[in-house]
Amino acid sequence: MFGFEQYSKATLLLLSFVIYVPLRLIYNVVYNLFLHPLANVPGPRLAAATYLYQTYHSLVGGSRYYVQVGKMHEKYGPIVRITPDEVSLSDPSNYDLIYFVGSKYPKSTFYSSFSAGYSTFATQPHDLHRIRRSALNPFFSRKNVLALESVVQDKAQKLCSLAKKKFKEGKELDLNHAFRAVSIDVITDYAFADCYDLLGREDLGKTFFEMVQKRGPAAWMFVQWPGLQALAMGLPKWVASALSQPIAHTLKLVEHCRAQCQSVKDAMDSGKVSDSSQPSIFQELLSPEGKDEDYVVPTVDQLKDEAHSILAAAADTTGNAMTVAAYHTVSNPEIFEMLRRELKENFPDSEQELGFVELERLSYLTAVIKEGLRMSFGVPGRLPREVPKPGATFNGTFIPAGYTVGMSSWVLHQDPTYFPNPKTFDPSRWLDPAESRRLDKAFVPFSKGTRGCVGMPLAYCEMYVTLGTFFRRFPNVKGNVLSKEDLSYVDHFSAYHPLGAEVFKVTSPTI
Ligand code: HEM
Repeated sequence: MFGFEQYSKATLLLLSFVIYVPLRLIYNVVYNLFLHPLANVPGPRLAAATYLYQTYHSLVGGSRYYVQVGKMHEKYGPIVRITPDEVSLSDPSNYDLIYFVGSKYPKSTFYSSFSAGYSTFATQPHDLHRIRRSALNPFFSRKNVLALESVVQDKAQKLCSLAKKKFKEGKELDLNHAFRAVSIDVITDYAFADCYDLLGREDLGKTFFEMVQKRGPAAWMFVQWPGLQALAMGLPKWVASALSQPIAHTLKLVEHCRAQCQSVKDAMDSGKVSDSSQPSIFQELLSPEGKDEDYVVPTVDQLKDEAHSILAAAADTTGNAMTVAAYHTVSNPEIFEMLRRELKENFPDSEQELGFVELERLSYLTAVIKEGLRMSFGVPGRLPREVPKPGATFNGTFIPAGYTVGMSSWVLHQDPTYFPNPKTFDPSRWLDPAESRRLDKAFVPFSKGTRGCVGMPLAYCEMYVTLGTFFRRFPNVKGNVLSKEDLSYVDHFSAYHPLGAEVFKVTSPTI
């Protein structure tokens, strides 16, 4: 009757598909722009129309959508639509409405894209997160970090011995890799009782850090095409390597984590774990004792996700904060002199062990560390959260329940009402206690609240002990000059200096 009889079923199916897909895409764009509940929120039309805008900026030119989001706030104000279903907020007073202890804003589905579904980090429902997080919390409490300070002291000493050897030979030390190695050596000691000893390797763990970093773009692909993740994770390694390096590196890291968890379990099963030693985090996670009554002991396959997220969380964040603090200190004679004097006055013997608690009392070192954290950003992009019922109003704009809001340290840490000349490393901005408390409102390197960084007390211990000890031992180091690009970041959730960028290296004419 319609004259379609001459076509086979397959041709008709193909024809309908070819007509349906473009029509559906056009409908989506029109809906997103004019009919969507967020249609009244300002922002670039392309970002509102399609997720491809975010994906383009996350995959092309080095994953820097967070920079783009910063520019949007400058142009459109404190609330901007950055994807069809998500807005970014820049007013620091909104931070405490979303990220606080007991917050009802769950993490958005964005977090399903990190190939670490079981991890505390990626768990979305509050109740499940509470159970998993309460198993991790005791290890990172201040009390436990103080009890295990010797692990951090040991790595700081090792870094200084390495530096001494290099300087005596007239060689330079790659401080960026050395700081990152401290962080990984500490966490692997803590977590698996199997220190990777990256400080002992000639390349200071460069290949390990490249594996972690090169997987970064895979998450952005999975955000755009969620179905791809399950498919990619099942690929044989040779197929993944042929198709996509980021996916191949993700598989490599996942495999590495599975093997690491398996070896902890094997050691427990065979009774090779010494009773006298402090149990490692993963040993404890594999044991039901002392846990929440709802805690279910994970399988090795589940636990590998926790290992993945913890290794990735610790890999560059703490190391970059120390590098930024050290780079600007060494490059600025006045800052270096203030720090040198404070350390010498408080620790007259340059060879003595510098205790974490004593170091924390030093106001100038504290200010240097805070500037290092402010300008290294940790996680530069927004931390997306789903708005709970019945919706919420930010800066006069109502966001219905179910849509996503997020805020970013990149934006807050450069808010000139809190941090004038935000691109200048200026420890003096933290020296007045009242002013420092005011600045803390926009200072969010570890985020805040129930989903804030569990590793914060350990990260602070590493930064105080490593930077304090290094600068007390080597008060005359000289460093290379880095370009703006070398000091920039790509966003693979954590911030990474671009692969191939020049790294911070130091020498010491006198030791
Ligand atoms: C300077 C160093 C660090 C910075 C700036 C930092 C930053 C952050 C931030 C901003 C978050 C919140 C992420 C979100 O809401 O999506 C976070 C969460 C987390 N961090 Fe860190 N981090 C650092 C060091 C560490 C270390 C050393 C560990 C080691 C264990 C760690 C483990 C975690 C974990 C497991 C979470 C997820 C917490 C949860 O969802 O309950 N971080 N971190």
